Amino acid sequence: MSSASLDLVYPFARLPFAASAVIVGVLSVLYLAYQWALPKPLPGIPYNQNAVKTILGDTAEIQQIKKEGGRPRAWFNLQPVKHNSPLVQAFLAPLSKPVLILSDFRETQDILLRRGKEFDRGPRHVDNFSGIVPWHHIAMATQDPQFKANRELVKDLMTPHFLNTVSGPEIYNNAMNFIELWKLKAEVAGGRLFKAEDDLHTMTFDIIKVVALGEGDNQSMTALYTDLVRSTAANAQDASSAGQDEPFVFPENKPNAHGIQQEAVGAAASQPFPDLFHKINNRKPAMKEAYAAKFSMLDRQVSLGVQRMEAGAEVKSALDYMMQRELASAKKAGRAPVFNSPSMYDELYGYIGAGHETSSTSLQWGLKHLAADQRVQTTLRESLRAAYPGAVSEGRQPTFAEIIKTQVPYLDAVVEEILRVTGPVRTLFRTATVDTTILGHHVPKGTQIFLPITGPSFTAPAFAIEESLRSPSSQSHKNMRGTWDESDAANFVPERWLKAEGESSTQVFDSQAGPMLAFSVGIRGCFGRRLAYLQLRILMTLIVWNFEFGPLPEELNSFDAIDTLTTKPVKCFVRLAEAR
Ligand code: HEM
Repeated sequence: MSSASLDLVYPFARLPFAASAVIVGVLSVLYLAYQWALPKPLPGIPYNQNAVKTILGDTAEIQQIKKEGGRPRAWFNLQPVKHNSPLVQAFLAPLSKPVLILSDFRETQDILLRRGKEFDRGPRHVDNFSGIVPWHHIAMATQDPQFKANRELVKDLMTPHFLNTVSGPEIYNNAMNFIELWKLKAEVAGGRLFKAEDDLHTMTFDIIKVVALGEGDNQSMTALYTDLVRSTAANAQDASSAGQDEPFVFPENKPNAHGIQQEAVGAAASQPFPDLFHKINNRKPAMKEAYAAKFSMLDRQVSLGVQRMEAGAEVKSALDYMMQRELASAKKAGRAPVFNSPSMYDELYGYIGAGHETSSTSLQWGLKHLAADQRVQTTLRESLRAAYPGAVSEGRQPTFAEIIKTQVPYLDAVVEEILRVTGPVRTLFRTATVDTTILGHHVPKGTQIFLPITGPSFTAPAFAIEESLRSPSSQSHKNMRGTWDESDAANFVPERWLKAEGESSTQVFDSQAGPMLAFSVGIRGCFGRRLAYLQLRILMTLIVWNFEFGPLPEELNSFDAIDTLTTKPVKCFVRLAEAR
């Protein structure tokens, strides 16, 4: 062998023995460290083979999706389909344990509802929220004693009394402001379509803010914006100057200062280290401004609340009720009440944040479904007309009192179907708090579990699962909900939620007709579920009562989604005509 080829084959051959030994030693340690740092799959659970060849695991692929403008959250929900398995694993951060993705209605419901001792909110989920609202109960594990204390503070806000006397009337009043805005827009746009997202977003913000904080110095942003549209209407472009499929452009409404914090929670969700993300993001000037806006709004509103309380005014906002709760707790504990505590602030702020975007997004999806499915829209309007004969004969709107006491099964079915097919939240998160088992696989304590609530067993046929692999509690609660023909589970069919009442031909709404977890279930299920339903019922009633939603051109009718805090439509346009 020539001296040159000897160098090539044995690069250390010419080095002194000790130096070679050190280099070989260092390389071996590096190699072992690299091997140690590679993702370690849990036995028997499918995963992407390429992910275990790099310490980045699946993050490289997820970052690439982000770079290309795709949806990392959709990636998680697609993995079970890709591996044709209800349980898969993924590797989301260097040196971290695998996370599991479970795509099965029955096991998911079982974990949420009956396995609370084994699964809780985990650090990743807590970190998503605690960077923004660390003192809101959404950012706390169930075992955290502060969780109980915070829930005590907000205890009254979903009672029938609060919903019917505070939330409901405000939803109704704000809906009427909104109807006025859209009647004006329908007239100015003359049958052309226009962008709906910002109007829905503003109206739902008006609602949740006034319910949370009371009238104080709150102004309806929708009413202010209506004045702007009216004042510019005379100079607006002539609607007939362009084709009917050309969107009509109205003046922009001012975005509220708080949206950026909701977006930050959404952005953290797909970061390898949400906690670190928030630490860096919170230093940005725009975030600092948003925090300043939050504190100045809450300082002012809490001091107005204290003034109201001292003046013996009627208790009529979430803030007022929470102050009464704090007063009672302080009295019981023999201490002075604290109305500007971090819990009071973050519970109020989180109530506004959680209640705002979820409602706005659900409405946007709802109006898209109605435009795309004219049959459903017409059936819904006919059902409403039949339910409120007095309003029809007197040519008026159904009143709030009528809406809350009248059952309209088709309306409930439409709302349920919107949330089933296009809910604003598509994945839930839990962490194993003990060593346990899912579908026969060992799951070590600390493992995070992602629980998609669309896809197989929800909006696509379920994976076949041997009954003996299910948890004992799942096996003993086999038929808790009905089933339907899985081959059309992806389609928007409100009728699947209706059933005949006894022997009669009367149709009633059956909330247990089939698999659906849009609000989740169990102790950590959606706190605002009742408010959300009330809101959707009132708003859908009044909107569909007043407007027909014309069909949209193909390119604006797509159901493509983007992820912010919620999963919302990329495009939401409407073509309005006054309903006859
Ligand atoms: C259509 C509207 C809504 C949908 C689909 C929805 C859905 C959800 C979902 C899926 C969760 C996660 C539950 C879990 O992890 O198990 C959640 C949690 C939560 N939601 Fe909603 N939500 C809606 C509206 C609201 C409203 C109006 C409020 C309050 C004003 C609200 C407040 C909350 C809170 C505070 C939590 C955290 C509960 C906890 O950590 O214990 N939501 N919601």
